[in-house]
Amino acid sequence: MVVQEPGTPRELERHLRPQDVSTIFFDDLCAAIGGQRTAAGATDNPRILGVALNPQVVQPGDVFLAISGAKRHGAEFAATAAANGATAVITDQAGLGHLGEGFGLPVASVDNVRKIAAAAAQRVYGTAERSPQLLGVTGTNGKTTTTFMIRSILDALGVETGLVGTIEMSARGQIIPSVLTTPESTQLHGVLARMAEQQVQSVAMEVSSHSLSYGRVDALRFAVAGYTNLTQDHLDLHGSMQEYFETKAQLFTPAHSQRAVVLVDDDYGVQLAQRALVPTESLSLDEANDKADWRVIELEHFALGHSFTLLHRDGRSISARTALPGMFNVANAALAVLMVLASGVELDALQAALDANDPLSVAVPGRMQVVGHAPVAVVDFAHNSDAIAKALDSMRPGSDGRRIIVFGATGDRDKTKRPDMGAVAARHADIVIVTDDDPHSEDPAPIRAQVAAGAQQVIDSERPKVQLFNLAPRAKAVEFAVSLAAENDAILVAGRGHEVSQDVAGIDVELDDRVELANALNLHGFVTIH
Ligand SMILES: CC(=O)N[C@H]1[C@@H](OP(=O)(O)OP(=O)(O)OC[C@H]2O[C@@H](n3ccc(=O)[nH]c3=O)[C@H](O)[C@@H]2O)O[C@H](CO)[C@@H](O)[C@@H]1O[C@H](C)C(=O)N[C@@H](C)C(=O)N[C@H](CCC(=O)O)C(=O)O
Ligand SMILES: Nc1ncnc2c1ncn2[C@@H]1O[C@H](COP(=O)(O)OP(=O)(O)OP(=O)(O)O)[C@@H](O)[C@H]1O
Repeated sequence: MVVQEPGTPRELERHLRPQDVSTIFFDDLCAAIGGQRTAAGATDNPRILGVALNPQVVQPGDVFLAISGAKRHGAEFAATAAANGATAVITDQAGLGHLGEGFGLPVASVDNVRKIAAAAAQRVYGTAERSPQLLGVTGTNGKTTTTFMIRSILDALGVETGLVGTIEMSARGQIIPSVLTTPESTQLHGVLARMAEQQVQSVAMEVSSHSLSYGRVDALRFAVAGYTNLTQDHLDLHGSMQEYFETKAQLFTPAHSQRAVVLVDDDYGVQLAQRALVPTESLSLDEANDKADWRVIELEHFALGHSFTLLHRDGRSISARTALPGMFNVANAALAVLMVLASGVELDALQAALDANDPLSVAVPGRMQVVGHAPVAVVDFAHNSDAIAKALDSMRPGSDGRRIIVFGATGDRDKTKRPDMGAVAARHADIVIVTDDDPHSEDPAPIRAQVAAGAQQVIDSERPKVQLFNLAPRAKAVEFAVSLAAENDAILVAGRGHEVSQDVAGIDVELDDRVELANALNLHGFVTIH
């Protein structure tokens, strides 16, 4: 597998561009997206080779889309875009004010730059004519895991695959580091055109709620959209759960998808399946749910995970297994299987690939990643209440063993979830060690205090035996957890998963939970898995 070395954002951007770009001139692009040339800029009509929203990643020949952001206006940085080789700018009224009279590049204006970004990129990169088939997964938790499973099944079927998500992007095994879960629309259209050039046939993609809010997946149509679940997160962006749900529901409309598979084990899933405007199959893990099209039956433990059968109300069935721990990974695996089936793969071929290759046992970095067995020591990405509860429940200590959790909450993000995360940890663990996650620009001590307060409330009212600690830095908290552990205990280090650095006041501090946990286990004489 070729791994693309991380570089500057501008160097990385080159890997998100196709080799061949159709010939389009600025005036034609403006006509296509409803842009008005303005007298403020130069009058020439350059050929456009690429599209960028971020001035720092502009490549020579790009049109720079200067958006009005929540904090700044992109047009404030037009000089950077020009220095990087932009040949034209599209912006809005406010942006024209920033550019001023006599700006040296051709300029066009539109009402809302974000709203035309995807259409402009589609036009320049030709993705209406060339794009792999897209399978998109949305939901609060499980997107990364489910997309890894989809890619793994498709690989087992001999399909040339791509992936777009939090951990990485990939095209036929070549990995491109990813910055966002779902990239900007300009980058998405670029990388999909590149994947098409590389003969990628199908792409499994995570569709975050941010991406739907910001129009990042506009001008894309998923062959299959999948829904995992909806629980509290990202209320800093969406304001309320209903708004969060409405944002996710956009994916299940004909503008964005052709058909869908929806897990109906939460109320939002039930609502979504009822109101989806595309042909939708529902899926439930509840064997008794006779309203669901597909149900999980014959569930049995297999290694750390489960084997199970998917049964359709019409009698069709598929048997599958995943070694990944937890019932939530049965949900992810079942969704992945049904999304691949809905994409047009024959059931017999799918069953043969599942039987021969065990694709649903694919390792997903930092997702329930087992670092030691005695004590059970796991690094996981759970960073909201539902995921913490489910991850803790899936941990199996030995008899009389305790569940120990080390986790924190991020700064600058949904503050309302902090006490809930603490409360859930105190309900599902025996020892709770609150530490730092990414503080970003916030002082970490008050964040820890807010999480710990939620845990303390549960201890006072429901679970007096739970031990609570507030300890930083994170590496010390991990070591402390191991120092408390016996061989029959289970330690969960949650929240950071695959991440290898912590953002502390804008500085990346090197930190990998998997390394810290392994070091601590070794230090205390326990065996680790290599
Ligand atoms: C909250 C959020 O999503 N913000 C996005 C939003 O930022 P914004 O509206 O605040 O923009 P801004 O910072 O005011 O900047 C406006 C313009 O000026 C430019 N600028 C701004 C400042 C500067 O110093 N230099 C500069 O060039 C920016 O590139 C941009 O073009 O628009 C920007 C441009 O489109 C995005 O880059 C930015 O994503 C930021 C980087 C981000 O971290 N987003 C995260 C939260 C996100 O999207 N996460 C989801 C997954 C969430 C999850 O499931 O956990 C994802 O899909 O990755
Ligand atoms: N189906 C699920 N239901 C609830 N929790 C889950 C599910 N799948 C995974 N999790 C938990 O959520 C964490 C994140 O999983 P994953 O990375 O697959 O989801 P995600 O939706 O991509 O998350 P994010 O958007 O935050 O990157 C896992 O580490 C696990 O603890």
